[in-house]
Amino acid sequence: MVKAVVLGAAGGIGQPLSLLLKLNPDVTELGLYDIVNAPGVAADLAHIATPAKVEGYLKDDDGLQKVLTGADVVVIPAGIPRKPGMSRDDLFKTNAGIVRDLATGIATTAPNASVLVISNPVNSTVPIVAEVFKKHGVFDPKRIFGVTTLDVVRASTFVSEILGDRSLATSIAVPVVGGHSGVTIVPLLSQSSHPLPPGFGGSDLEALVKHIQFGGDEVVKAKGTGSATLSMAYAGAEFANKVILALKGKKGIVAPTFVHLAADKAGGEALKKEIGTDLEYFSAPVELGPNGVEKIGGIGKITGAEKALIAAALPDLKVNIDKGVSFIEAPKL
Ligand SMILES: NC(=O)C1=CN([C@@H]2O[C@H](COP(=O)(O)OP(=O)(O)OC[C@H]3O[C@@H](n4cnc5c(N)ncnc54)[C@H](O)[C@@H]3O)[C@@H](O)[C@H]2O)C=CC1
Ligand SMILES: O=C([O-])CC(=O)C(=O)O
Repeated sequence: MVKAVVLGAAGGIGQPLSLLLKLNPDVTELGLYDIVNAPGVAADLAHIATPAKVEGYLKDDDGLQKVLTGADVVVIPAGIPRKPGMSRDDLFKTNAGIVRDLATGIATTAPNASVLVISNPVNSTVPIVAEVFKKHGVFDPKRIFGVTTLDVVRASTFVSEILGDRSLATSIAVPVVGGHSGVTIVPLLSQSSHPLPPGFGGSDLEALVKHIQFGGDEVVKAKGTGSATLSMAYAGAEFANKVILALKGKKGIVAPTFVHLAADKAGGEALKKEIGTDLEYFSAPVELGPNGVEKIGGIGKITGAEKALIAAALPDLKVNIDKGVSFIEAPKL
């Protein structure tokens, strides 16, 4: 029995993500919540012939509490998206409060759920969730995840294009580490499961790195009114489905995700040493288990250029993380 909940379920990401979760036969209950339209989306999805029972709630009548009761996995795509000219950090002033309030609901009603944060800026909203949980005395770093899967999906897609075979896209794995905005997105292309063609380097490699780092901006520019929704729903469902499989006991599932490095003390400390930082959060390949984060993997062998990309990511990451932490100002534990 798995209850999955989507907070922000009526939005551009929320609706297709809820559809994809409804298609997962392991999901037995699907709870949808939004400040608008969630009951309608739920009524629509409820007619699909898959096991999940679907319910939708609004803010009135304790909707948040109702939807979160019994939740195993909570995915949060609530909040405003970027428009052209905005950075992800520009979303902070609106989305920080939204994520804080939703995290408060989770901390009080479903403190043992795994929380998957999609709302931007992820580098700040994940620390916000963690600080809210600390404030309520229910913080477990193993269960709070920043969803960075879209960066991994983009890397696989773009590498398949360079290899001239899109059919490889689903099997290509490229670790993407760091965070989820601009230069904090660090693809480790030298570790691609399918190596780039011999001689691929220089400005071609730099352009590929930028394509992955700023893929989100490309979509924002092309849409003009919002950001990636369909590819994000795909990526969000892919990550949520992995978390659910691991909850159900499947072993050996590894996915890059933005986590608090105390989620695996030994792995987290080793990673900090490897990248030369005292940051508390980083996106790294994480092994998932029934309790959430099982093991935080290291970076491994990378090129000098990739080392430079990680070094360039650290200052921005620190600013983003500190901003999220100080928004809540939890008492020091
Ligand atoms: N992590 C990632 O890789 C990505 C993250 N995003 C982020 O996801 C977020 C959502 O994007 P879209 O779905 O395109 O936006 P959207 O505006 O289409 O949908 C957001 C939904 O959140 C709802 N909402 C607002 N306040 C709420 C609250 N307090 N409680 C519950 N629901 C609330 C809105 O009513 C709306 O239905 C944005 O912050 C965006 O930047 C987008 C793409 C990729
Ligand atoms: O670019 C944005 O604002 C949305 C996002 O995070 C992405 O598409 O990676």
